[in-house]
Amino acid sequence: MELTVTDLSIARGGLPVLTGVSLRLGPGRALVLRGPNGIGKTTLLRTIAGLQPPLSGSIGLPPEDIAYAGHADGIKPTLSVTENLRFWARIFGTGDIAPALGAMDLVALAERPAQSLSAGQKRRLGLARLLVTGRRFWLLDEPTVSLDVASVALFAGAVRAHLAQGGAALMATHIDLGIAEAEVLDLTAFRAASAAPAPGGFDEAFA
Ligand SMILES: Nc1ncnc2c1ncn2[C@@H]1O[C@H](COP(=O)(O)OP(=O)(O)OP(=O)(O)O)[C@@H](O)[C@H]1O
Repeated sequence: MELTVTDLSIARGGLPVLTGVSLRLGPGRALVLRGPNGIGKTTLLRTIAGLQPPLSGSIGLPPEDIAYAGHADGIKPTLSVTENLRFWARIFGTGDIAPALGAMDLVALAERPAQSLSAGQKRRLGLARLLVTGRRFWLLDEPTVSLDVASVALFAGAVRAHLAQGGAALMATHIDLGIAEAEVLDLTAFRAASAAPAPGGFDEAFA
């Protein structure tokens, strides 16, 4: 099965943001969304995830085949790391959480209440959630925020393993994850005519 996006136009806050976006994402593939702040990466991911309707165009993949990780980690603060992952495994109807704990280096933190984790540790838990969803299409919005270099490498390894198992990943990220096989789609060319203008340079902003 393939994710297909055809001639999609999308809006945020009632204003058109991007227009005419088409892409395809098949099993084993990763696609990185690029573009300046405010171009519409988050809005595009939210639309593909089914969280908001497009203005026009079509998305060929039911939301039930998608795992979305947005800016919020979706963590239950009073539950432990293990309890959080068991909660999500139950929601998604999957079982063993041990591989997810191991993949995101959470074994030593397994019994800690999530609210006591550092920002990067919380992010690792949020990403471990992806591994217990059993979903093939990962939509990831700035997944590496708060992660140190070692954790970025762990995460990149988890994405690669997911691709090797026939999964796919569509992600907005400003950093290079070192996933050589990932393709890049720059959204700048799809800016809607009535969208907010591109940010100016340093001189313009501070003159
Ligand atoms: N809640 C909101 N209400 C109204 N407009 C919004 C809202 N969130 C974002 N926008 C606007 O929608 C446009 C697209 O924002 P979006 O968050 O999709 O961009 P982005 O490419 O993900 O940006 P960044 O790289 O900064 O994360 C921007 O012009 C932004 O100001």
